Amino acid sequence: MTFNKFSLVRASTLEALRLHCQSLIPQMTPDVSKYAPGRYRLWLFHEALLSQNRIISAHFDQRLWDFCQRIYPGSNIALLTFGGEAQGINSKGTIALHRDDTYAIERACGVNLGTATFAYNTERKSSNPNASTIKKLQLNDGDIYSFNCKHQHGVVEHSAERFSLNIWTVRKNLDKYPDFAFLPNNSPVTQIIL
Ligand SMILES: O=C(O)CCC(=O)C(=O)O
Ligand SMILES: [Fe+2]
Repeated sequence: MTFNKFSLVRASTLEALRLHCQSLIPQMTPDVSKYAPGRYRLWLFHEALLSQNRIISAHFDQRLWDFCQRIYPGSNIALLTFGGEAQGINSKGTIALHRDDTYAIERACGVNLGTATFAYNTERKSSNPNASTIKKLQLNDGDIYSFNCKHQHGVVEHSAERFSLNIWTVRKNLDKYPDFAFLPNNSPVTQIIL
């Protein structure tokens, strides 16, 4: 599995999706990830509380849920991030090279609104930030892509007012990671993944 642009948001959907993402900016909060200082983001469907080894329910949005299911059937956790200045926030949308956490299976998908330069290490084991296997990929408005989130990846630069929607699937065999537990609640999403 490598980085693969496999689809494009339909032109007729693109502006509606951007408006919808803009409407969620007031619900965004500053990231706690050390890789993305200054980034505002909103967890969708579930939130991985990495420091507490827990996955809890998060903002549920039927429209984005349906959209994510079409892109990545079976996915159940997503992160909407913003880079730019809008509605009183100034958010840095870049993120340093990293691997996504244990809770997620390898396949991740992304939707890019705006433009960005995505860095992706085609070599899984490599952790050298200067490795020749780190490819710089241009993301265009509406690009939909998949990649192996256990390979180092990051966002080097982006246009003003860029959104990214990252979509993951929580591992089924979380018993391999005994510290992880779903908090009981009645959200339909949690029922699906339980
Ligand atoms: O902004 C992006 O496109 C990538 C974000 C990312 O890799 C992450 O939040 O884990
Ligand atoms: Fe990531």
